[in-house]
Amino acid sequence: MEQRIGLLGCGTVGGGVIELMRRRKQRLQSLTGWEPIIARVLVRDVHKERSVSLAEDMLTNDPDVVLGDASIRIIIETIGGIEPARTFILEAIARGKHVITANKDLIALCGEEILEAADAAGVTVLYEAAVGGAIPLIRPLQESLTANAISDLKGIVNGTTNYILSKMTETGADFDEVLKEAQDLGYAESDPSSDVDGLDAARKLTILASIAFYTRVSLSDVEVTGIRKITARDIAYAHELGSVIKLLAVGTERDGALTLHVRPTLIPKSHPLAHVSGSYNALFVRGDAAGDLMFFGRGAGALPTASAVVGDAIEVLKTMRQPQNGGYAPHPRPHKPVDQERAESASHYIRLSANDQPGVFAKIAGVFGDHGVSMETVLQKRVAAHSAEIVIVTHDVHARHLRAALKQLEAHPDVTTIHCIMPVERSVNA
Ligand SMILES: NC(=O)C1=CN([C@@H]2O[C@H](COP(=O)(O)OP(=O)(O)OC[C@H]3O[C@@H](n4cnc5c(N)ncnc54)[C@H](OP(=O)(O)O)[C@@H]3O)[C@@H](O)[C@H]2O)C=CC1
Ligand SMILES: N[C@@H](CC=O)C(=O)O
Repeated sequence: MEQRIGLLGCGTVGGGVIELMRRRKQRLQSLTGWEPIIARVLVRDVHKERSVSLAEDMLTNDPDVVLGDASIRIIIETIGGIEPARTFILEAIARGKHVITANKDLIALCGEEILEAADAAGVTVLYEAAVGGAIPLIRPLQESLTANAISDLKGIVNGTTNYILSKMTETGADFDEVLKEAQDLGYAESDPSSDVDGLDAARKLTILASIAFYTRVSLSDVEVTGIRKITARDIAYAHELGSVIKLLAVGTERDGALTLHVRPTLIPKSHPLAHVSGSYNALFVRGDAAGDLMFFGRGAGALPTASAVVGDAIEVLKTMRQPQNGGYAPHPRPHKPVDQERAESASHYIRLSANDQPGVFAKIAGVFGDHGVSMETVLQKRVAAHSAEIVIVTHDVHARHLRAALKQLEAHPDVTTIHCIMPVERSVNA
């Protein structure tokens, strides 16, 4: 028997979904007992060239043609952003349709509203593709690992920035040129500043942390630093220090309080995350019963993302008579305070420029020493007639002490600029 599906959006992900559903037609039918058909496709521009062939009468730019079609019982949303995706999804739910979405912006910001509406309407909303592309993360966290108290999430959850940092490291390529490549490959968001400034990773961490720590995390709870300030120089110094730079998303729970941040981080080359390159993503999870787990796979791109979307479609088709919005929203959850100050001590990489005079390093070291910050490694280079660049890797230090030292250095007459500060990762999930 036919099951008609409405697809909202036919760009990178929507095109991948059509292609994969065509490839797996037989399997979808035998697995679910339904014959799923993409009946209508909503786009902005019906005349645009597509990566997949579509019958002319499938395409529309009128949302009512899709949402108002009572024979369509499943909506797959791949438009992205908050509006009009939110309105379309809420309308689909109100009309009793099940929804699958790849939209992390929307789930991170409006997940509660959407999943509560779905619960009230007795329909299912699934969003596996919203975090980690092809990697199964949402379902393992909300089903397979649910017996655990999870204390740590740590990983690379943005393909675009990982692609940029990997390419800059491997080929010395320029930031803008590599960003353009990531856009051409379909990895980047329509506004790539979401990727570059760490927001996309923060939205994903918001979703993961809400599920893993069994609470409600807001986007504003996550401290975010993007990769804009990372230059070829930092990458070269990282190399000299036996490390690479990765944009890490980190969530921890200690004594009932959460610490959540996204930051460029120095990682030793021997660390497993150092080898996660290009558009690949990886996530470490530590559970009290399961111990340490690592998830790894393609985090962006048409078919990797479609893999997760079509997996969700199969799940919906199999369970259409048993709504199951497990995990993120429907049940009241305990509030857990966010306390970024609880962060455990960490080692930091600092790159600054200073006047190149005898004794200047001793003065800088003195400021750090006054705040209890000791140094593990120091690189000092003369970069111009009277200017030196100093790279310091500190021993473990509490953020409060480091902040105080840096504040004093900012006002120091011999320090011209503090270019870059980032944490240094020691070992797996340390
Ligand atoms: N790209 C990736 O690797 C991944 C993306 N995602 C998420 O998937 C979603 C889609 O991303 P992606 O496929 O890359 O985006 P694209 O920009 O490639 O595609 C967006 C599609 O939505 C359509 N669209 C946009 N606005 C409207 C509107 N107002 N009304 C109707 N149609 C509209 C566009 O129409 P038209 O073609 O006519 O312009 C286009 O077909 C986003 O939420 C993204 O975050 C998740 C994981 C990975
Ligand atoms: N822009 C995102 C796409 C997948 O979520 C990324 O680069 O990871």
